[in-house]
Amino acid sequence: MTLVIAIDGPSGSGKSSVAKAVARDLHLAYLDTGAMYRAATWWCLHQGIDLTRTDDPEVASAVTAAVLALPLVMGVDPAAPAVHVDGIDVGADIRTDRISAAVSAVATNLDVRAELRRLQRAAIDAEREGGSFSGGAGIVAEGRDITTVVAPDADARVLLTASEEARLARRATELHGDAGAAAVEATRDLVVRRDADDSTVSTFHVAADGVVTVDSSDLDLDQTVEAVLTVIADATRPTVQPTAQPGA
Ligand SMILES: Nc1ncnc2c1ncn2[C@@H]1O[C@H](COP(=O)(O)OP(=O)(O)OP(=O)(O)O)[C@@H](O)[C@H]1O
Ligand SMILES: Nc1ccn([C@H]2C[C@H](O)[C@@H](COP(=O)(O)O)O2)c(=O)n1
Repeated sequence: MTLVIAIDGPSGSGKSSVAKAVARDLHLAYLDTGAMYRAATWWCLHQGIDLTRTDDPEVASAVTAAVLALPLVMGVDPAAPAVHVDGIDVGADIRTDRISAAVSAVATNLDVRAELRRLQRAAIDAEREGGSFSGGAGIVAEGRDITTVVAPDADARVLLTASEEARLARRATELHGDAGAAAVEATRDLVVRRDADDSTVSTFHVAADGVVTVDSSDLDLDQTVEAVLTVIADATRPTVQPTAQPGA
């Protein structure tokens, strides 16, 4: 049986860490769709496009044209999810503040979204069809619109949330080594402003019908992974059909 697992959530909710752990546990492939938007942003900047001016239709068209020609190779091994653009390993560079600050300008372009959605569905289908990393076991895909738009037919769909306070503290700890007031303030734009911009094109704060919410505010990483694995087990448990009784 092939499993497709969809996980969405806001910045810092733990999607990437949890999705990777779940994929490793279930021997599935892993698709980081946020990394695809980040790679597209890296490519636009590499092409010299000024992403502070995407309100200008000419700049927006240049972004679309660049992404339609994006030479992207996404690794789907959860133990080593590499990202290459035009043969260059951009895995580290796409995590820098330079990309985090600019990515929403690319992710809110609807033509870009259509193209990346096409690539994401192709990656999911490749795992369903058995020709790729998981040998047909399946894939965990995470992002902002996987449960609703990219794979609404997934076998299990999870919205991973956490309070803004928890998400800011996690990101501050990751980037600055502590969650004191100064570190949290330095992180606010990369979490809160980005989520506000991204929410104009995707709904990832409220679960759609059939999507199960896991609130990780008071859970550690291992507990969150366990909670998501339980949702998957519940969603994929075979339903027992009552057998007809003789003479009934
Ligand atoms: N339940 C948790 N408890 C504590 N820390 C967590 C938890 N989940 C994730 N983290 C930590 O929070 C940080 C952010 O997690 P992660 O990068 O997985 O979030 P994300 O939702 O993918 O964010 P983004 O969308 O911005 O990429 C990481 O340092 C991770 O180790
Ligand atoms: N399915 C997705 C995935 C990501 N995005 C956007 C939103 C973020 O600003 C950006 C980077 O994502 P992250 O690596 O922080 O998860 O990509 C989106 O719009 N849709």
